[in-house]
Amino acid sequence: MSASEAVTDALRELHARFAGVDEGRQADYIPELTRSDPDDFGLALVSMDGHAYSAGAADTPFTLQSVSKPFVYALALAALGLDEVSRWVGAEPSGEAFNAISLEPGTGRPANAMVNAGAIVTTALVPDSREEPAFGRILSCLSRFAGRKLDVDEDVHGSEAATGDRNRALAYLIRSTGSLPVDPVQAVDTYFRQCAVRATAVDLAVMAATLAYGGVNPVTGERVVSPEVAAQVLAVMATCGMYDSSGDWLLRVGLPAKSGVSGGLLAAGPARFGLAAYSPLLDASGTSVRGRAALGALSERLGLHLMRNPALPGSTVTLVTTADVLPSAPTGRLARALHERVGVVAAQGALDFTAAERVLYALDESGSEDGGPVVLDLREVTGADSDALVLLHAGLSRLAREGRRAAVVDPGDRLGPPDLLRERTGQDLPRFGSREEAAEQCARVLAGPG
Ligand SMILES: NC(=O)CC[C@H](N)C(=O)O
Repeated sequence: MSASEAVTDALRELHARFAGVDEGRQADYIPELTRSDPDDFGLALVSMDGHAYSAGAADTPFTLQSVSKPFVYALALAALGLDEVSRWVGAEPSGEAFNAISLEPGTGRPANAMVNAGAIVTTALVPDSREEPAFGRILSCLSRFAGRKLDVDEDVHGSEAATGDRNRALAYLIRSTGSLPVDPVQAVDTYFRQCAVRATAVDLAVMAATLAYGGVNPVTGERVVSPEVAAQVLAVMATCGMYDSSGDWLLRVGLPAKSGVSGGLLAAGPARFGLAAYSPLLDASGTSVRGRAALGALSERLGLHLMRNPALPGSTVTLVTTADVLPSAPTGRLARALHERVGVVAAQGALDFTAAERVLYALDESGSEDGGPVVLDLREVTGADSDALVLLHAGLSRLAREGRRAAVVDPGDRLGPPDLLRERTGQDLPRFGSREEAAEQCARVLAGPG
């Protein structure tokens, strides 16, 4: 027993709540998929620290099917870049079923990489050579996302290959418009193989967590794709990942997600969690019924809806205090100057652009009305990203130009090394080790000699 078992308990609770739902049906157009157990139901959650939690049949293998699509899209984006990939496949929600003929009028370009038409094209874009065949690249990419070596369910692959005329027809249609750069039969076969790659709900949660963590697998620590590619994939999952129910899903659940007809479903809470479910009974749009219900409830419970107040106040706090909180306030003229005219702004946590804006606003608000000196205390700051630094430097440089004295308490060099700071702010900002020392020095300047 341990404290974090409480997370597992939360998953178990959701599992118990939805295990009895028996609506929906297994996909049978790929005959082999009907061999899955309709009662199987697994849930998994992986944090950005790589902690994994699960309930139910979370270690039962099933084939990825369409859950493979965003990850192969990531591979194509990493190899060719967004502009080149976008020449061949769009990024507009089709509003149609996964197997519809969703092609742009005129160009024949598939609407997006999440529907079959677009996924076949995406797969065809993966570089293919004798030394490194496309499918080898795909399998190794999927494995890196999952953090372990995945394999192919040959029976499911054979079953889809034997019955997949609709996808082959789609591929021929796309090639007839000039939007498929390779042989349709070969492209579709590689696509069927990627759909037949086997994984578990825990694997899916790790894969989702890797996208949520900016392309780094939080379990293995390996960078699988760049932060740009991870963001591009999540964006297309958010608008197109659930086919003709993408809008409703984004409205209610509020997360980028991808479903597959074998019953797998994953969702990514950016910078928070990867979530996954497995349950083979599907609704009309090909989404696991229990999976949809459980991930929806989980998103609500964890407050993951993307549009819901994403920048929570308190993750980084800045505050304006007056110098009278200082323990060792000196007396006389110095004390008065210190109490009345020196402002102190303290920031905590990790600073991004949003937090930096609050710091600058607090600097403006701090101190006396005639713009007395201000002390910026960064001792509790754990880091500042480059956008935050550029803004902070620019803000401090403006203060200096307006003739307002500022001093920083920055023993950890959160504002960058002194040289960089001088270059960016055009001045030598006085730096101190403690807030008291900084405030007292500022007060001395105000109080004048004597
Ligand atoms: N939605 C899905 O999971 C579809 C994948 C399946 N292999 C197909 O192409 O029909």
